[in-house]
Amino acid sequence: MTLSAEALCCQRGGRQVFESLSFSVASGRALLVTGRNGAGKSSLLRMIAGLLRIAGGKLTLSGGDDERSIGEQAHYLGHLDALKPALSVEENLSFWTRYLGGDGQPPDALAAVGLDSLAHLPAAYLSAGQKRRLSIARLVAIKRPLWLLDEPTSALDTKAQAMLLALMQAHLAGGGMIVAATHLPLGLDGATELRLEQVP
Ligand SMILES: Nc1ncnc2c1ncn2[C@@H]1O[C@H](COP(=O)(O)OP(=O)(O)OP(=O)(O)O)[C@@H](O)[C@H]1O
Repeated sequence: MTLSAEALCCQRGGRQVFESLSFSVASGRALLVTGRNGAGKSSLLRMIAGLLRIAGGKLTLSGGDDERSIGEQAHYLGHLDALKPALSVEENLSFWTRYLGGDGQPPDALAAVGLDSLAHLPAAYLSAGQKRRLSIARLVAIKRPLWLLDEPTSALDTKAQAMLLALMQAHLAGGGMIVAATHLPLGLDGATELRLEQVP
C-alpha cells in the first residue's frame, strides 16, 4: 500500500500555504512532517484525512480499499482530543469504536495505553496526558492502515512517549503507514522527514 501526493497545493483563508508538494509513503514507513509554525503541517494532515479541500494536485492511496476514501482508511489524531467530558473513559472509547465502524467493545485498547484502572472515570477528570492517551487508544481499538498524527507526543510524559513509540513501531511492523506532524523527534528509526517551507 502506498500513499502518494503529487503537486499538492494548500490554501487557507484565500492565502497559499504550500504548493507543488509531492511525496510518497509506503507500507511499513513513517513520514515526519516538520516546518515552522504556520507552514501547513496540520493542514496537510487534514487534507489527507479528507477534512480540508485540496486546492490543487492529487492524493492517492494505492493497494488499499477502493470502496473507501483515504480518510476512511485513516485514523486522524488532531490537536484536540475529541472526547465527551461527561462520558467515562470506557464510554468515550466505545463511542469512538462504534463511530469508526467497530462493535463498541474494544478488548485491550485501554490497557494498551495504561488507562484500564480509570475506565469508569468521566473524561472531564482526566489530566491532559491521560486525555491524550485515551485518544491514542482508538488507534489500537480499530485497525486502520494509515495513522495521521498531529503532535502526538504533546502532553505525554516520558513513559507514555515510550508507550506511543512502541505502538507506532508495532503498527509499522504490521505494514501500517504513519504521517506525523511534529516539532520533536518521535524516536522512529528510518522515518523520512518532509520539511514544509512557508510560502512568503
Ligand atoms: N480556518 C482557517 N482560515 C484561515 N487561515 C487558516 C485557517 N486555519 C489555518 N489557517 C492558516 O493556515 C496556515 C497553516 O496552518 P497550520 O495549522 O496548518 O500550520 P502548522 O504548520 O500546523 O502550524 P503549527 O506548527 O503552529 O501547529 C497558517 O498560516 C494559519 O494561520
